[in-house]
Amino acid sequence: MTVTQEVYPDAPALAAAIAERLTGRIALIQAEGRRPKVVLTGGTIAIDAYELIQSGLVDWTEVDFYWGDERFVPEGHADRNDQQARDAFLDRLGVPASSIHAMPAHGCDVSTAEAADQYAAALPSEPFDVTLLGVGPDGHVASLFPGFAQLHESERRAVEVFDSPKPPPVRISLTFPAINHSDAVWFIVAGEGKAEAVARALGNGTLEDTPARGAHGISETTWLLDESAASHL
Ligand SMILES: O=C1O[C@H](COP(=O)(O)O)[C@@H](O)[C@H](O)[C@H]1O
Repeated sequence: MTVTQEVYPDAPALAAAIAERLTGRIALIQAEGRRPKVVLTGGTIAIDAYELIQSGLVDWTEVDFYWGDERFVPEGHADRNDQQARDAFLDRLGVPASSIHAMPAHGCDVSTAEAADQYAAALPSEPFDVTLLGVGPDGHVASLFPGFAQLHESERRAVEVFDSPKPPPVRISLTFPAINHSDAVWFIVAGEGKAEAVARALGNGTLEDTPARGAHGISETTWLLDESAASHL
């Protein structure tokens, strides 16, 4: 497994690079005759990148989209990662509902834990092609936060999260067994506020203080950074 870093001058340049890289990877997979499976993240740089994605080389209607985590609020709520992705590119590119594998929402008729289990049961058995992961200033990825027990989950592929230090407090997250069942994991990180977390993730942090250390792809782990996020490396 290789771990690589790419550093771009600023957040707009990084967002453009993410959009181009994701489009290119999906085009390659489709050219091989396969249907790509992509795990989306929430977060600022992700939404900036999604807004730059254009149709063109890729048939976006033939891509399956999943999420690494979700805020457990009602369907259509502005805080939901799936709603933000729909608004940024999925609706614009005509991705059909059957390709959008959103996590359950608050208001579904099961508990948060059962909702997490339902999502896990619907995940594909083959590896994801690309998993995008934003990184919080505290080093969290998906909704796996420093010091939380979910960091050590080894059986369940999706879990409920309560008392998230970042609002909203109730979430569902993929676990490392699910995230790491990805051919490629791409961390996408912008801003000085993330620089310490990036340095710990790539340096001498621990899983407990920097959850990003627990994620890696089967054949590729890539850190896509802007200069500010890379400034403490
Ligand atoms: O709450 C979340 O935060 C992280 C990072 O977000 P950012 O705005 O600091 O970039 C994101 O990766 C995660 O998916 C999301 O639920």
